[in-house]
Amino acid sequence: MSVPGNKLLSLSFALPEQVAAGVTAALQSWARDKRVQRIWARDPKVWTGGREGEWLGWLSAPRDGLEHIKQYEDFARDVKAGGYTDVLLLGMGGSSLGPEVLKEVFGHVPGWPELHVLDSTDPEQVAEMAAKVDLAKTLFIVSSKSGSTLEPNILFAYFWAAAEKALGKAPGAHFVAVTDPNSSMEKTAKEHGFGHIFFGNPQIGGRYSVLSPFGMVPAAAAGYNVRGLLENALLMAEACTNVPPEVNPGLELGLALGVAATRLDCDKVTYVGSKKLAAVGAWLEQLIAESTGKIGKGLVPIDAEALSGPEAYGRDRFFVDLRLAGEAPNPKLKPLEAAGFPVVDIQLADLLQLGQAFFLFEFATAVAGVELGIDPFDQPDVEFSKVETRKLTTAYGETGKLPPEEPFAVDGDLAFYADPRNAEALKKAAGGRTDAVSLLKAQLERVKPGDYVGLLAYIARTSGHIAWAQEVRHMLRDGLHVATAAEFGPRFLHSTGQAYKGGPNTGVFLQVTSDKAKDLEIPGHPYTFGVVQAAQARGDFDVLAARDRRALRVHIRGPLEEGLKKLERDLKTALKGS
Ligand SMILES: O=P(O)(O)OC[C@H]1O[C@H](O)[C@H](O)[C@@H](O)[C@@H]1O
Repeated sequence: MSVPGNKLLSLSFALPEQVAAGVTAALQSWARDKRVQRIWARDPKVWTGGREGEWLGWLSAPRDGLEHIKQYEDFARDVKAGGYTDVLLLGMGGSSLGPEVLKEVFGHVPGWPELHVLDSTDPEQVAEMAAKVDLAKTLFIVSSKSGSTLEPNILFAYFWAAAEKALGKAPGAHFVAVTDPNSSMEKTAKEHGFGHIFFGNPQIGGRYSVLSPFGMVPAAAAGYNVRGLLENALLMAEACTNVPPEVNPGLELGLALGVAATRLDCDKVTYVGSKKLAAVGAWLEQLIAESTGKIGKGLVPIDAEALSGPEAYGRDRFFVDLRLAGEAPNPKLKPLEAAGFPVVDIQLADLLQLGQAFFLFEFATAVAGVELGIDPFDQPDVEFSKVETRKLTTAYGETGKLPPEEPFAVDGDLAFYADPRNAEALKKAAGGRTDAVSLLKAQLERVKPGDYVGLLAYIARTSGHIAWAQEVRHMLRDGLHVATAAEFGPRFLHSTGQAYKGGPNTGVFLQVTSDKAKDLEIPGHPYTFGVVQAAQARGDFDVLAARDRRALRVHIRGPLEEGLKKLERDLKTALKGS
């Protein structure tokens, strides 16, 4: 089933001497050990000899998808005939970030419903989405491989009730489930009479699922060209199969990433997308972080950081540019190349070649995993966070409140929390002072060259808050000369959260939480969205602390916007003094 007429995306490398030599040597050993053939033969010994062979269903996802293209085409026809104005996808991590990229890249197709993605428990963000769509004319896609993830389940409970109210009847026909066979979500969908149930392949992990029904069902509903995406993905899959190693694009990219990280500690994979392809970064970071960030090793993806001159960066950066052919490359890349940073330039001939890019990055990540010596298909630290969160929501269900906690310092509307180890270290470094500037300065002074700073904000991901987080992260990058991540909780827990906890211990974290001006009830559950989000932040912090990470939590009491402004001002002052 090859694809006549289509051509491959263009991939070019500018690698420093040491990386280029390492890649050449690695290509020879890959050829000698026939590792590419063994990947396709699903041999787990290419990696750690663990359970990797059970997680390679993504290799055949493009072909499987094309074999079942009729199911997508029939579904698309049904959706169109249903007269929906909106499609709202409820899911997390791999189940939401693939669809989100597709939405951002392909937009709203005239004559089709508009696709929206909700991957938050923030009450303001949930309420905003409920107000944005026409609930009576929305098709809801509840998307969860396992079926047991907390967020899609409570979002389902909320939107089921909202749709029932808007329609004045059981809204089952307006709901679609995408889930793995025999999951609790399948049961829920059957009990509630969902209009459609699509099954995923249990041999594909969430982060590798975009070319399976988890990406293609929402794509079909929004009127996107599913066949074109899959044909392109298949073309790339074939290019990563039986070809000499030196012309295998996925192998080359994966080796460049793996060699740079293992030999030069050049492990901050910095995504530089053109405006049209900027959203791919959020999908790529979940793929890279969850796959590689574990047992103290891994690549740390850096998304949406504006490019700067070489002087802004440490030697730990690896730049990956993705753009459409015809779009000029970012002018800041040339000086970085000249300064000896590894730079990969990927050009898509058209937007449908995004299908190729998905597969290319998947294959490359699996290859980088071999070089790093890890199992790219497990996510031990995500599970740990889920367990910690569940303990807190269970406690809430039993007692009506979250277990009490005390800040170790309070400065006006900013309250500071940490585990005893972090709190002691910070108080000591602040010379006993407990004002915000001194504590923030103490936290920032823990940052060393080669580290990264993670701003982890458990607030609504609105454009205003994104702008705030971007402002703060760039200020930190320029002041500290390290990589920065600006993430929203709980979304990142299902993505980069794995690497922050399980990857290299080079992250310095500032978690931001806030009182919620308005909370939202969840029908059928004892807790609210605000309680869930608070429990998630605490569960996240507990695991960061258990993993010996340098972490500080700032809780904003009172009005959020004012608190964010004060925090930004205090960070600025702290930076000047550090
Ligand atoms: O699709 P679900 O089973 O709901 O999982 C959603 C997400 O949950 C976890 O965080 C996994 O680590 C992710 O890889 C996954 O995409």
